[in-house]
Amino acid sequence: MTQPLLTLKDLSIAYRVGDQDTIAVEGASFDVQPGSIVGLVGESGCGKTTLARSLTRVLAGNARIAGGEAIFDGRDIMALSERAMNGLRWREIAFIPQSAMNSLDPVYTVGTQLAEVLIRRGGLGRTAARTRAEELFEWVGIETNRLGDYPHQFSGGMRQRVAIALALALDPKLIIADEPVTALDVIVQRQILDQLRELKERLGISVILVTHDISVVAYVCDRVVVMYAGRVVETGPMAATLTAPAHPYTMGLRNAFPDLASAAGELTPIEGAPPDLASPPPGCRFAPRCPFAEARCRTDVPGLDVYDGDHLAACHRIPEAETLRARAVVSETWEAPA
Ligand SMILES: Nc1ncnc2c1ncn2[C@@H]1O[C@H](COP(=O)(O)OP(=O)(O)OP(=O)(O)O)[C@@H](O)[C@H]1O
Repeated sequence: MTQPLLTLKDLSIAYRVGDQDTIAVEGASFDVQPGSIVGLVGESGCGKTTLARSLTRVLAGNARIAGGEAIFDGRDIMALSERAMNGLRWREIAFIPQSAMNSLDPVYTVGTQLAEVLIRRGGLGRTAARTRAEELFEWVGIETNRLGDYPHQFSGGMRQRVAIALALALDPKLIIADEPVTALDVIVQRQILDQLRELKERLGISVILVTHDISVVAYVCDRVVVMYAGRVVETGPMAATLTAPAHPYTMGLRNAFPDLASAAGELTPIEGAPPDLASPPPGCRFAPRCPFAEARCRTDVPGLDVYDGDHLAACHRIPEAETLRARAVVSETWEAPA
């Protein structure tokens, strides 16, 4: 097996609110292999954005790394000085935000903004920057004569392509994309995801794709990390994890989303909402919404255990996963949690 590009070990991130700490990410561990797309999935508030942002160390003022490591190419991102981290941003790890408008300045042409990154951060001369900007536009499928246009002259999908070109500018090894297609319609979503996959294959970059939508993961990811209430509850190869999930939360997520590539079937929501992280329930945090919860689930925290090879899940009932899966596809199962 090749050396992972990124290894998270027991990473925890806390927010200070008043005199209390809220642990938004607790003990997260997973690997990102070179040239792979890893989907980080879960409902709103599960800690995906906090985890993703911690990898560029752009966190809110009241956030702190409460423990653990993130080893990227031999260095612990969490222990780097601000200066060393600055050297890493764009050049080695780049970020694509949910709305391209957050990374594009409305008052400059997109060509000027690309040149700015290439010249100021990449050290290129003006002519080399122009050539590189044209190459980047070709990579993301935009006519090079549009380098002179302003962000508002592009459609939402095209703007997101510009944001991808910007992220690729300095040839990073890892791109972190936070809900990059959420605001777009399904056809444009597919085009952008196809683009990401093609760039991964052509350039060998790795992508951490943050999404609440499991159909986006199914469409484009090689591996999946499922988060619930700040914890990783399941992780594994995409196809195995989504066709044979071992955690009831993943089973529920799968029921709740239409397939990006085909017509929607019957959708079953997971009743209730994730817990307030300021006072999470004891034991398994999913237990209050889980149709399969038993007494031990409400008291003992399940560890992330092997289900099958490198497919892991944090559920006390892993040995019964196959039976639970059969029950989970029946929508009545989700109507009356245990
Ligand atoms: N600056 C902050 N101060 C305090 N708590 C915060 C702060 N930012 C986020 N949180 C809390 O941390 C938890 C995780 O939030 P986060 O945004 O990482 O989740 P998420 O899964 O990415 O959700 P979303 O998809 O809505 O962004 C939530 O409970 C949120 O309320």
